[in-house]
Amino acid sequence: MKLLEGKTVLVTGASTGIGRAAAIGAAQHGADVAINYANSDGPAASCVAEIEALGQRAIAVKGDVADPQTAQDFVTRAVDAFGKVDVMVSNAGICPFHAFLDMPVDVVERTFKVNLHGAYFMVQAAAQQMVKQGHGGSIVAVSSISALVGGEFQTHYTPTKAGVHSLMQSTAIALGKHGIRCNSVLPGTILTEINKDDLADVEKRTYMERRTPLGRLGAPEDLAGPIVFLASDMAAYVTGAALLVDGGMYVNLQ
Ligand SMILES: NC(=O)C1=CN([C@@H]2O[C@H](COP(=O)(O)OP(=O)(O)OC[C@H]3O[C@@H](n4cnc5c(N)ncnc54)[C@H](O)[C@@H]3O)[C@@H](O)[C@H]2O)C=CC1
Ligand SMILES: C[C@H](O)[C@@H]1OC(=O)[C@H](O)[C@@H]1O
Repeated sequence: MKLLEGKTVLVTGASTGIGRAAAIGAAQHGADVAINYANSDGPAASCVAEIEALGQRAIAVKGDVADPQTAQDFVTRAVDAFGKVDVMVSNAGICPFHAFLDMPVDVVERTFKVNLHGAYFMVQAAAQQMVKQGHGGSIVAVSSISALVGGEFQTHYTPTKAGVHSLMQSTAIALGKHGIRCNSVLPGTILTEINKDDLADVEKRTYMERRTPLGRLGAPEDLAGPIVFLASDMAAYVTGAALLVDGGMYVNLQ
């Protein structure tokens, strides 16, 4: 069964990792997909090609989510291409691991701007378009298990993920009257570019694996199903929710 037939899905930071898996997953479920990406054109072009090979339409729009204008441009380009916006997956993020006591100001500000301001303006731009269309919609934000727990080298990062989680709770209230649902996914440790260097530390990686009841770290594709579900009408009565997708890591204290 295709859960997103006829829908237009927008995904930020979608040329790699979880965003890419979400974009491909949406296309596998019948959606046309607009992807936002930040840097190199090659991975974005290959994501578009992969979606087109599935028989769906796709566009890639370059832009830094930290700039509020990027959100307006992304939505405008998607509407020009596909006529509407049904789903926004706000996924783009960075996690430059760094100790707390000597954390550079620019690293803090950049992390806040990309992860939290970026999500805020993307969600707002998508919601403005959905309200104009008048037939509701679904917003899924990629928060993190780190919204609920801390990280020694993530003091600038975990507050942004708590912020994204909180944003979905407040927008669920603000947008419910328009039939727009807002939910977050909270991934555990997923093997992507964002943590490649961090998990090169074998001791740390082994600890994270042992902490995961399902016995392995996640793959980006592990997020595709939960995101597609929350985006779809299968989740028609789900809003303001946060779905842990962590192999059980969060509940595994002892
Ligand atoms: N990998 C993990 O263990 C976890 C990741 N997450 C979150 O998942 C999201 C995706 O990350 P991953 O797929 O893991 O890593 P990733 O590095 O593969 O993906 C992040 C994407 O965001 C894009 N991006 C970064 N800054 C951007 C900007 N200013 N404008 C537009 N795009 C930008 C990157 O180019 C990249 O494609 C992030 O928000 C991250 O915080 C959450 C929990 C766990
Ligand atoms: C990038 C980290 O490995 C990853 O990001 C998160 O949000 C998770 O909690 C992991 O720490």
